[in-house]
Amino acid sequence: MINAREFYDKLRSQFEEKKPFVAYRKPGSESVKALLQTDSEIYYSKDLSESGFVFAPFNSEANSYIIPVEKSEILVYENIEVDTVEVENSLNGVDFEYMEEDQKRHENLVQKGIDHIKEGDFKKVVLSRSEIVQVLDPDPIRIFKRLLSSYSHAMVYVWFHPETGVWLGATPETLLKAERNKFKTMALAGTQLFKGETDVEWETKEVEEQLFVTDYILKSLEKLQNVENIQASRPYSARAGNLLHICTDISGHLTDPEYLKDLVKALHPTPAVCGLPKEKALHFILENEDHSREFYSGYLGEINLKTEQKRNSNRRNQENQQFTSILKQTDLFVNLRCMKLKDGNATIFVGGGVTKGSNAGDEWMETVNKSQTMKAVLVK
Ligand SMILES: C=C(O[C@H]1C=CC=C(C(=O)O)[C@@H]1O)C(=O)O
Repeated sequence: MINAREFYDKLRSQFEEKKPFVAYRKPGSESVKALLQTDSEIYYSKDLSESGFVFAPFNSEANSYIIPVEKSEILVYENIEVDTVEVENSLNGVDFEYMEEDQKRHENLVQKGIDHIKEGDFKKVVLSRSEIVQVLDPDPIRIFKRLLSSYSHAMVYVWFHPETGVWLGATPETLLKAERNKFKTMALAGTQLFKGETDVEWETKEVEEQLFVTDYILKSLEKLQNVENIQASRPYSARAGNLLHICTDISGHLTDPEYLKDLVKALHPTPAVCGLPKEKALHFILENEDHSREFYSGYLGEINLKTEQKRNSNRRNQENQQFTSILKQTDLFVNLRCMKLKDGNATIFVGGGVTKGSNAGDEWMETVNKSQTMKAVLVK
């Protein structure tokens, strides 16, 4: 078994050799996994039939990168020890004066979105901005460790590829979890600050914004011929660091696990990151946001990763016998609460859903609050 020191040393030498790698901990897990690519080739995921860790941009037409399992050394650091750090809600250190221009620009963008919604062009659009922060200690491995100690319920990752640079994040949103023919996804939207309670009231604007996402996902799944037994939970409040969101868990069955790519195509991008109707909202985003989203609001995670599963036999006369079956697992997350590191700076990406009930000032504050997820691990 590999220990912490060996694990992080291996990541560091991989980074120094400029070879692709990813290290991540899935929500609630106690182990950190890494895929270290053994060669320097560039691999793309063409149809999600490959096996490995995929890193896909917001723009579905652009290249998705993959670190293939068969070209990787796989490390698992079990029972990780982290000093749990409570992330504070405080906005200490946020320089509002310096951000005045950013604020105006974002509020104008949101107001334009609201105006288009009122004119009937679309019902919802998710509008984002990027913010560049100077980083005192730009070491990706140390920042990754701080993310691990701060966000135990998120998918925490550090990704490096010579073609994309370094990305880090702690995302609360599952895009797709699939095993055999079963799958799960979620509709996550609506935001308020977490103040110690998950049992909170939600404004109509947030409820509606999240309902759009749930309805869209359910309708998209119903349209797919190879999906059956679709079920949705009641909406509940889910914590993500210093924030709360409304979440509906959605599950279903695929008639054949091979249809995974159709499922991802139907889901990405959901109205949690794009809008409704999808094409019109996407057009507005591409025309009006003043930055490229790159991998923010794309997706990342394990695709068709083979895992061993031990199950006890049920036969009475073979009580202690275990079956080992090989399972193919897919665990994809939407790339939110993330940043790109380059030349000692971090570019943080944040956005929020805009509907007819939105207020530009509130939307700005929401992005300020969301940016704290990454800032909290940069300032220490
Ligand atoms: C687009 C983002 O969040 C999405 C996920 C949860 C809540 C959201 C919201 O309240 O707007 C967004 O839909 C982001 O964090 O940049």
